[in-house]
Amino acid sequence: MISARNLVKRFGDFTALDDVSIDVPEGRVCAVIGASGSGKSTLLRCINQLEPTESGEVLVDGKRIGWTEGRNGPHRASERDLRLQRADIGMVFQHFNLFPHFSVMQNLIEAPMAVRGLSRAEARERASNLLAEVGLEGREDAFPSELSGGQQQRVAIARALCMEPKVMLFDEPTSALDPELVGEVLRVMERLVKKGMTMMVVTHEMDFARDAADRIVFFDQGKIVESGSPGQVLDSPEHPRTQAFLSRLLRVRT
Ligand SMILES: Nc1ncnc2c1ncn2[C@@H]1O[C@H](COP(=O)(O)OP(=O)(O)OP(=O)(O)O)[C@@H](O)[C@H]1O
Repeated sequence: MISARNLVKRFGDFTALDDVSIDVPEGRVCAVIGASGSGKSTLLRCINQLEPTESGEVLVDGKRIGWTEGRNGPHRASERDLRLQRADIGMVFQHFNLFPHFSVMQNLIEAPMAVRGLSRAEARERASNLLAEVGLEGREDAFPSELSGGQQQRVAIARALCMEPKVMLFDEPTSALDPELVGEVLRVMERLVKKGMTMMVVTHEMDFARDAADRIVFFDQGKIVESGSPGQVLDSPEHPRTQAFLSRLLRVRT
């Protein structure tokens, strides 16, 4: 469902993604782990083309993101086409990125109305159902500043789902949260996993990665250096950089 092939991303002379290829089949969950600065966020931002890549391609549900098929072959997608393509790719950021001057309901309904063409009534109904699913019924009129971090992140997840995306990308969704609020967001994500959502999750939550992911990839200096089942990568890492990263994590925890 998500297929990134040979992605190369440079910031000036610095190579942030160095020929990265990754596939996430429909209904599967891929956890992306790695040290700070290794390129995990850049990968997600290149998948939905928030960042242009130097080379490589991304297909979501078989469609090449950032490109449109024309009569004379593929050409760069217009902003409008790109917005439509991105609507299939839900994104949840570390810092929630809600619109601060919009209520919870407005945060959810604006994009489905503008991009998917839903009527206000349709969008509100969809939003109400999703807010109930993330445990926030009754908070439609609240503003983001009136909510806890965990509640804001649950709104952000509901907002992404309101577009009925085909896949979801999560960029360290719990790392800006107080520890006691992490669980409520992970539980919402676990429910999505159970429903069969195709997901790519950048995370430092190893318990979540172990339980929810089908595959874990370990990133180091813009490359995937190890990839396998959670058991393989977390319990018997083969690459020395993965071993060092995991033993550092273990030392921090104990
Ligand atoms: N817009 C940018 N301009 C220049 N360099 C950038 C930019 N965005 C990211 N980088 C660099 O690319 C590298 C990868 O960054 P990225 O944010 O993808 O890492 P990460 O693995 O997600 O790290 P973290 O876990 O800290 O979020 C870093 O060295 C970062 O400084």
